[in-house]
Amino acid sequence: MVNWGMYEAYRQRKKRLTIDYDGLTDGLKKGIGIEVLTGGKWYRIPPDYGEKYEDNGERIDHKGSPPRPEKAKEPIDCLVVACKSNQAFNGIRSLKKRLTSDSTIMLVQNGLGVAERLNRFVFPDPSRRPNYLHAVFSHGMDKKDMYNVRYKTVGTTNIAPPAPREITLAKPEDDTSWAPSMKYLTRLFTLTPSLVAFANTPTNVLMYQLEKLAVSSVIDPLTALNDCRNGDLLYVESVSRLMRLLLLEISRVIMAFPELQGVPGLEDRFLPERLRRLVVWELGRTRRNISPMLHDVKHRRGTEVEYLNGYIVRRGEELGITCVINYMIKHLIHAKQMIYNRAEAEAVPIDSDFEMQDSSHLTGPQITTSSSPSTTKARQSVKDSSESP
Ligand SMILES: CC(C)(CO)[C@@H](O)C(=O)[O-]
Repeated sequence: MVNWGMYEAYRQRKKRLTIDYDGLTDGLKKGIGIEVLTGGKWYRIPPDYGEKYEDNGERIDHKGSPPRPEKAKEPIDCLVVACKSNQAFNGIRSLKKRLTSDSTIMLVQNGLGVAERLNRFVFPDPSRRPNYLHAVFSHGMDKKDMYNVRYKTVGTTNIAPPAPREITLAKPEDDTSWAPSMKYLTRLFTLTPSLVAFANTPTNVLMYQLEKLAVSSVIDPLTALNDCRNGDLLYVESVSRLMRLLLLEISRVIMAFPELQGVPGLEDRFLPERLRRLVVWELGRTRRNISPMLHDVKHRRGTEVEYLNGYIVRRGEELGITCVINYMIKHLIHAKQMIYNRAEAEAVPIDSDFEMQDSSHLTGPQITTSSSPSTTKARQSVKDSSESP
């Protein structure tokens, strides 16, 4: 848990995580080991920490001093990271010392580029880098509160290591290249019936991820910029035009990925028109939803935009493809956040220590903002999602 507020909410919910299936609650009680992040360090929380009474109402006798949280230092074998991409990067960075080349991190995000960014800024030495698995989760869930979710639509979980960037000749499956922790985690998921999990090929998982990324790169920023529910984007001519332009760029970049060259059916699967149909279908299916990006902008939090449209812009640059529409959309989101946050902080824009940098040839002048202490939150929420570590 990344703060004490989350722990307190968990304690108040009697330390239970629950999933509701068709009105029936499946309760996972007791026994979950908890660590809380505080001051950049993780602390292990004793099961009866802060408790005076047992569940049956009897007073707990701690015999001497009550249990205290201790620093959690032991290495982590398997880490499943299911939060948004921008939070995933910061969370994993805070665990850097406990992750070794024997560890496996499973990344379950809609956005892409977390592993690349971790390799660049957190694990620059390839020999000491943890292993990665990517998972695409298509089960539909609704968060009722922080520790209670409602299962809405059936789906699957597809798992694979990342696809290598360079073009590789097809070779038989080489099982020995998987670290024991990768095998353990994959087995654990595939043996958990409710996850409906499969071990798939890296290329197939990448293509599922890219379809999701294309859909989210349209729906999320357009709902956040227009402050509307997903379904409100349907049947609006200007939205359709923007959608087509965004998808033309996204499709062009994906089709040029070196790791996908020669994959049968690539052109049909990522045709702009097919992506547009996917978006429209998703808009209909989720018409009542408030997208995660709109939610984040409203709550003044960092967004995933750098791992959606920003990812397309960066991959496009590497391939010599300029994505002006995606570039504009990601900066409109950053601008909206800065304007909201600055207005709230009533700060005067003079100069600052926060610079948002883009590596691209599209980069304009560096963005400089006021450095009043009250703008810390404003800076943080954009910095969360910007390119520099
Ligand atoms: C449709 C969606 C998955 C696209 O990111 C998202 O906006 C949502 O969950 O509403």
